[in-house]
Amino acid sequence: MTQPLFLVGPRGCGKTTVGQGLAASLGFHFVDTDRWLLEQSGATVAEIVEQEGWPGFRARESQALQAVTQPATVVATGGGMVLAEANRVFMRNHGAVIYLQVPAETLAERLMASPEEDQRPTLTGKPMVEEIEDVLAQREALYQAAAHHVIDASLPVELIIARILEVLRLARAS
Ligand SMILES: Nc1ncnc2c1ncn2[C@@H]1O[C@H](COP(=O)(O)OP(=O)(O)O)[C@@H](O)[C@H]1O
Ligand SMILES: O=C(O)C1=C[C@@H](OP(=O)(O)O)[C@@H](O)[C@H](O)C1
Ligand SMILES: [Mg+2]
Repeated sequence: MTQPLFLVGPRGCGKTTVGQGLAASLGFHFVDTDRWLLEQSGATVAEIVEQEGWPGFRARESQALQAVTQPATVVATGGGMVLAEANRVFMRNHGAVIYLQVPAETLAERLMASPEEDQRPTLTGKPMVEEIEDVLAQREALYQAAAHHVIDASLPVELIIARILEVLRLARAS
């Protein structure tokens, strides 16, 4: 199995962290679309949004998705990758899509501990907890629609990786 794996879910669900470990377990390449954009353009998400607005960033992340998609690659997407229907269709057609599902309270704890504001500028201008709730309300159905597999990602990282490997094995066997 060398089809690419796409990790989707909201800010703080663990796409970047789990993606690195998952890639190492599989001997796959790892790429994170936000980090790829930073390397390509030299600009953080906050800088891109300041210069081009969110529509500019969304266009760039859609291009990044297409550019980084290769066999034997784990792709950690940004939390808003699923907003564009074309991105959801592209991921579903090019590999397996895994939604890392985490309750809002856990996302808030993680993001409070590690806000990384350069890469996560405010989406709504609201306080963090309200923003997380609004974003989940807006996107939960989109994460579900994009995903082939939904994984409980409130667990420790090693268990999440083990669970992903298990669902991929089961999917292959069926
Ligand atoms: N399963 C987990 N358990 C505990 N902390 C986690 C877990 N996954 C990620 N984290 C932590 O949460 C923060 C956000 O993780 P990150 O991988 O950057 O999420 P995302 O890429 O989905 O925004 C980081 O500080 C990371 O160490
Ligand atoms: O949810 C979002 O709209 C975003 C999530 C971020 O990535 P992470 O989900 O890796 O934090 C980053 O792409 C950008 O700040 C927008
Ligand atoms: Mg990330």
